[in-house]
Amino acid sequence: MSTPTPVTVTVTVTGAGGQIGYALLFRIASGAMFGPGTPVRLQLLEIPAGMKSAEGSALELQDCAFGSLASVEVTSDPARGFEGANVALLVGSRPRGAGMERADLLSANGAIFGPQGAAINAHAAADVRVLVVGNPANTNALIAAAHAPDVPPERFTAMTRLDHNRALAQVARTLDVPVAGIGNVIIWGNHSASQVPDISHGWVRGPDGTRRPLPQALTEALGGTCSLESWLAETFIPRVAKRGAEIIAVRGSSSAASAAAAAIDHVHDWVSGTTDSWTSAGVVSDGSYGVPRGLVSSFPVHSRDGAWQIQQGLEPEAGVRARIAASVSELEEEREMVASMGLIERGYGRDGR
Ligand SMILES: NC(=O)C1=CN([C@@H]2O[C@H](COP(=O)(O)OP(=O)(O)OC[C@H]3O[C@@H](n4cnc5c(N)ncnc54)[C@H](O)[C@@H]3O)[C@@H](O)[C@H]2O)C=CC1
Ligand SMILES: O=C([O-])CC(=O)C(=O)O
Repeated sequence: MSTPTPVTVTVTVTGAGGQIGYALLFRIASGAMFGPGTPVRLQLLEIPAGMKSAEGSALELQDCAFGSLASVEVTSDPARGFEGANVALLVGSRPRGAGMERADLLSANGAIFGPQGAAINAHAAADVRVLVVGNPANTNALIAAAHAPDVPPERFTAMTRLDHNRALAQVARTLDVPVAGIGNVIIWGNHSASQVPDISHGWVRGPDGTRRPLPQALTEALGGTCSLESWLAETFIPRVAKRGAEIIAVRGSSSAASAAAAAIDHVHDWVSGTTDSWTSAGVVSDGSYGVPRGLVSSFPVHSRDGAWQIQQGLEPEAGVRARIAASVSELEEEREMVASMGLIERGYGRDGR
């Protein structure tokens, strides 16, 4: 009996010539996203100013001689760039500089995502899955979905996995345990300073494999030095929510390798499924947890059979609920803003589509 030939996955990366692109392409090509046995066809979409940089990456990709890289094409034509895409990573857009909030990028970046949504609608594969990385990611995903009427809206997602990973890392450091032993933390809301990192349903796995609730483990680890409530409000939440700004201040430019790693994690889990812990992703709200339908908001999600499902049945504490409401109001304001800029139809998303 012969072994079946693995199906090649076509991945489009926009902004491939930028910082995140440079950290992302080599990991996708090496098999980190779909496994080393799955051949990948890379389609790099850039604007003319970024073409040389993307072409240089394409040359380097050849030189890596990755066994799972089937081909690389560089183009500035969205129709070619999205042709047959099974996965589209919308990275291309301007990053913020020091002192800016992500919403400040709406006028600079919002206009990119309508035409790209339309090109995905016209040219991508029927099973396309879209991850928007470019900021403000949630509202850009909403704009792209609004221009792709033939693609189910749940295939458009926004990246909050970096925030989720940051939350895992901060908790693991505080408890002095490996990150892999922490599960069920949550990022709710917008990928902005208003996001809501929430540990109240989380667990930490001990050396004997048993799980302890994170609030209990953290309270013990903090000892008498401070209460869990003040650690959450004064240290953990601001650290995670403002980590992007901290990286910009220290590094001089916005997160790149960690953003690429989060994009790999997001698509890997979307395609391959989640196991014992949920993760966080910006997905189109179905009204869960009081988030108005149609907004792209971060939720605790599982992936089953290639689709994200919002974890149901949690009862966020009053303080967490109030923070979620504030972050969701910000998303509503962003939706209003892009409607007034003519980037989506007013009312889009309020009743599904
Ligand atoms: N969601 C998240 O967690 C994160 C999001 N980001 C966002 O990712 C975006 C990209 O960041 P970097 O790679 O650092 O920026 P960068 O400036 O290094 O690269 C952006 C690239 O996009 C290209 N580009 C611009 N418009 C394009 C278009 N219409 N089509 C195709 N390509 C286009 C540019 O030529 C450039 O090569 C920014 O908006 C940044 O804020 C960054 C980190 C984390
Ligand atoms: O903060 C930024 O502008 C880049 C970003 O989204 C992040 O690092 O989370």
